[in-house]
Amino acid sequence: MNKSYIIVKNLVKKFGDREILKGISFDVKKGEIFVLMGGSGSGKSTTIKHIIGLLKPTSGQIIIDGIDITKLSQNELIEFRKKMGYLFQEGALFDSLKIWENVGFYYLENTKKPIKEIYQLAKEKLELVGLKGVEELYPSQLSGGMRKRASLARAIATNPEIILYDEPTSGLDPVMSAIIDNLILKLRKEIGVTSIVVTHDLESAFSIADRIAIIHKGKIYAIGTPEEIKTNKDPVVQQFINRLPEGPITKDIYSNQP
Ligand SMILES: Nc1ncnc2c1ncn2[C@@H]1O[C@H](COP(=O)(O)OP(=O)(O)OP(=O)(O)O)[C@@H](O)[C@H]1O
Repeated sequence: MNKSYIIVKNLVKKFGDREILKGISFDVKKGEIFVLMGGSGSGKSTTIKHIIGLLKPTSGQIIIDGIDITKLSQNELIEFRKKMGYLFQEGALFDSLKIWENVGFYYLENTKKPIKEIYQLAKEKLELVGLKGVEELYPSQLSGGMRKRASLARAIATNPEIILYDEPTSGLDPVMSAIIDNLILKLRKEIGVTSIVVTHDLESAFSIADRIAIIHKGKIYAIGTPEEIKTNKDPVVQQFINRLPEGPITKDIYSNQP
């Protein structure tokens, strides 16, 4: 697990004249579970949207498996994105499609694979995330935790080498959160997936991360193993991991309100 597989170099992003990312740099090794934390609005989702190529940086580079994806054309990017699965914050399943159609969506839309094969593939991915017998149901018929797992099945449908998770345990009870954490670990163990996880869930972060990075004031403020982060004496890090309502993070958030 030594090779840098994803390299984010000096990533700067402005929305209008608000500079949200001010030179974010980090790298993720192949097979690593890298957790990105930070206060509300600190730019975590914005960072991972750059990694999947949904946003173009104001400046900086995103190098994945040796390729700077910020330089790819739209078509090249679509092709490249097959390597990546993205678990959206709200799951983002299509309400009007059955669960198996949601999971097999990529193949239904972009390939001529026979329906029977797509159904079988969807069934296998659903089983991998612990869902059985839900193929014919609609998203509204599942619980929140089941929907998250179905979204995860969709994210892994194309056998991605990288999965980006945006708050995978938000809104879930502690048991379901632990199930999702186990799935993230299982996908790494069984298919060697490289993972970047954005989360506010400290328990989850400390149980799954190889390394944790904290974004603050538009930069990577601290980075290290869970143990290194826990023992970091810096006031920003301490406020974060001890969930203190007052401290430098809160001050920064309020001073950044438009
Ligand atoms: N498309 C956009 N246009 C303008 N501003 C945006 C856009 N996307 C994000 N922002 C702003 O960028 C900042 C960072 O947003 P982002 O969603 O990345 O934060 P986050 O760290 O993921 O927050 P949270 O933990 O609350 O989800 C916010 O102030 C947000 O309003």
